[in-house]
Amino acid sequence: MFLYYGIACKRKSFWCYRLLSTYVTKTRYLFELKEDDDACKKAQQTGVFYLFHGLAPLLQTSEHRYLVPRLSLLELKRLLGKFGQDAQRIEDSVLIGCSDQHEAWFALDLGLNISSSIYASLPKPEMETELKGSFIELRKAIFQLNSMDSSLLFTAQALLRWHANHQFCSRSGQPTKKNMAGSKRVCPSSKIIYYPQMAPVVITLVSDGVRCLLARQSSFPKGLYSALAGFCDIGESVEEAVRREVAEEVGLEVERLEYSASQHWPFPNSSLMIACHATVKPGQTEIQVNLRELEAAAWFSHDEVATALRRKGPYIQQENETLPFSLPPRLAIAHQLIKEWMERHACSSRLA
Ligand SMILES: NC(=O)C1=CN([C@@H]2O[C@H](COP(=O)(O)OP(=O)(O)OC[C@H]3O[C@@H](n4cnc5c(N)ncnc54)[C@H](O)[C@@H]3O)[C@@H](O)[C@H]2O)C=CC1
Ligand SMILES: [Mg+2]
Repeated sequence: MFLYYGIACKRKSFWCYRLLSTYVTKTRYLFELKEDDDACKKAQQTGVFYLFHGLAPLLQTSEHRYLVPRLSLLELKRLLGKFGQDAQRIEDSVLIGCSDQHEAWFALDLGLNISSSIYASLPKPEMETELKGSFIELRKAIFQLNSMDSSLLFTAQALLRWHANHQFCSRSGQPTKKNMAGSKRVCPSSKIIYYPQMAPVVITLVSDGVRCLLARQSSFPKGLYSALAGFCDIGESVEEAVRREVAEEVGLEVERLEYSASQHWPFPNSSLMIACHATVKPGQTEIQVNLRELEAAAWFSHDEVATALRRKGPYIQQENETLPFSLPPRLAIAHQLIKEWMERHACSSRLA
């Protein structure tokens, strides 16, 4: 679908209207809302609001799935009025996206106790009754959300958390001020501009050509194994981070590295997960687990992984079970990496 965008561009000696896609007009619109406080405030008039309480999103249950209710500006004003709060509080909301028709989406947390804020946290049980829903921890809700809703709520939670934790300037100690969209905070005293941050993390599925290497940390749910992950050090490239993390965690050297995909991951803080496949040097497959980082690591065959992928829900150890392990949920990029490795393996077996 294409729309005419209201900006003329100069081509050769005459002005012409370029045909821009819906996607391009949408990104330009969001850019304008981030840059222009008045435009953003105007967008709130026709926008919708996702509510949070203490970083937990408001959800409604419908047949084993969660629905994510949204409020119009009018509904939100009514709600705030009911709880004796000023509509001014809406300015604490952050922009998290918009529809193809330019309906702006905002998120607002009414349950944060922030020392620099003049607003008190609203009572959770009363709000839940009023809104006919519950504020549920995102980690607990992810399996019952569709991928679009979870991605939007991940973004919203990450942005709301960043604002809650960056209320003061680290140079002047003065309160910082959020712009209308919430894409930055500025210190009126030092003039420093703070932008939301996320930490780059490499996640690597190491293979020896036949098997893949999976590991677990003691903090993982019982029996869960995943690909190797680690935060990038300052000054490192992705390639260097992958090489170091694999060496650090399992004592192996990788040589072939291939980028697969990336994902924003909000737990415990915002990370940009950069997923790669890597192969160990031929003949060097002996694992030396770094027990300060991992509880266990092992090589798994194609058949073992296929069995674990077929299992529905979390693995529960059963008698006579020879493969006591489970894999990360579909939503996690680790799951996608493992599936991709399986598909490649199946493809190369067919060709052989
Ligand atoms: N979406 C997915 O599929 C997966 C996501 N992950 C995520 O990857 C992240 C990193 O994995 P780990 O093995 O825990 O990393 P890691 O192997 O780098 O070890 C964590 C340690 O790194 C240090 N560290 C360095 N920079 C840090 C930073 N910016 N924030 C926090 N700690 C930092 C801390 O000492 C921390 O204890 C985790 O937060 C985890 O949630 C992990 C596996 C799968
Ligand atoms: Mg790690």
